[in-house]
Amino acid sequence: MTRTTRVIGVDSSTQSTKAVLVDADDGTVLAQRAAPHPPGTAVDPRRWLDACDAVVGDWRGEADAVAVAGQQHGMVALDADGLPVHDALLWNDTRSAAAATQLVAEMGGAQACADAVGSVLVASFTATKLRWLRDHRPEAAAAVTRVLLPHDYVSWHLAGRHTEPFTDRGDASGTGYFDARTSAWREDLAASALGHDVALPRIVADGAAAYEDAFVVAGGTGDNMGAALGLGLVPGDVVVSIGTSGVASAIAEDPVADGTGAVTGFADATGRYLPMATTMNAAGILDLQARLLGVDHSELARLALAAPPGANGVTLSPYYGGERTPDRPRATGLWAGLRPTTTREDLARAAVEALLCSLADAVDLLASRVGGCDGRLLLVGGAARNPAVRALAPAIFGQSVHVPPPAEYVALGAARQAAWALGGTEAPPLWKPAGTEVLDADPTPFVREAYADLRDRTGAWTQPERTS
Ligand SMILES: Nc1ncnc2c1ncn2[C@@H]1O[C@H](COP(=O)(O)OP(=O)(O)O)[C@@H](O)[C@H]1O
Ligand SMILES: O=C(CO)[C@@H](O)[C@H](O)COP(=O)(O)O
Repeated sequence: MTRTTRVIGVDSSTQSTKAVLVDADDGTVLAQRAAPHPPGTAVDPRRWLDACDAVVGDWRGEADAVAVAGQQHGMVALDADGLPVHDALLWNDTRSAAAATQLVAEMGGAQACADAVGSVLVASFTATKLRWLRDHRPEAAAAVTRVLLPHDYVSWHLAGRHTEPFTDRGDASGTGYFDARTSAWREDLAASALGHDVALPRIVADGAAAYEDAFVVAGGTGDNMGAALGLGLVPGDVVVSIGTSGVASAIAEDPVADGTGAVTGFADATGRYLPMATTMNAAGILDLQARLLGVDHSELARLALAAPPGANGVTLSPYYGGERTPDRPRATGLWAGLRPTTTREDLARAAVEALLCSLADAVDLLASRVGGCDGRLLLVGGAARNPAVRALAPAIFGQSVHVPPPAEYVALGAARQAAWALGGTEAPPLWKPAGTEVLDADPTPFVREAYADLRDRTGAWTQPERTS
């Protein structure tokens, strides 16, 4: 008996690699696996290959194609032998904040930068990490012959390195040296960031195979572009993802070049655009809160739901690891409103409210720059599993929230791209999008007002002086 056609989708994200084995005909997930990544914001990228091998393993013999969606922006700098010259610096590593300011100035200012590469550079962008390497690790910088993104590096490994490294328009649009409107590298900008010419991966057309023997390797994409494919996102929808990063994103037909830097004008994996507002502190806010209170996530939720809206006046500015929305790369977390009567319940509540308020800010920024964000608001990502997050989300966003069943949507989107490359069709296969549970609650605008008050009062204090 012949087996059904199967594809593998890999999500190589910040904290772990997750993979799904999927029926290519209808998108049914047949099996799912995960392997952790090392912690930290600078990581030996070879550990991602180990994690990928651990999850893909024997599935390779059972499937016909694979695609990888990876955490965006990370710098994988390789020497002439294809070995890393330095740990990969991840999207949430803020050491290159001064380099970002420098590069934006060299490009003629914020609007000129957004016009050239779709976004105003902040420390997350690959170009700024190359500049940091040039200035702080000159010997390593001199040895770099090629720079890849995390998904490119893992995909190249899955192709056995039998082909030139490759990437796609979606992930390339987060480097700071790619013009998504023309789908062309700006090699000049990469060279100017690093201090010398550097090889960049070839761009694989959306839905095309990047390498093919008995097994097809698709071009892959960034994790947020993968989520859009996995969710079957349509124009009008806004997705809020609560993983290591917090992301509000939407499909757009036209490019966005926001000179304020609030919204990044990325490309998607289907020839369109995926403008996005991103926070650096998301699920980690709750991870830290659970650790500080000595509880697990379900007890954290129980505590949070036992306190009233507004947490009896306790507010948190949750920019623990520096922040990008708002742009405060050296910020730390700040608590306000603590009283002798403050309880563990209040602290848990304030953490969940701060997480959701930071994401509501991101949604507002996105909607103010991208027209037509009037469809569903979808909630996904690891921390969307938390009962308190789900209960409070509609109250803080002030609208209905659509929650698809917990699933690895980034990996599923990668699998959909793999099936697309395998089928050779013009558009991705039409897999039935997941149904959603619709959550409603009475709005609590005063919670956002208290959050905004703390955010705005502390901006000048936490904002570092910038050197240009
Ligand atoms: N029930 C839960 N409540 C709160 N946080 C959760 C829960 N389940 C998972 N998480 C958090 O979600 C995060 C992982 O989410 P994920 O979307 O896989 O992240 P990433 O893709 O960035 O690696 C971790 O920080 C984890 O602790
Ligand atoms: O930097 C961004 C988007 O610009 C992040 O969204 C990264 O792509 C990491 O994603 P997760 O690991 O949090 O999914």
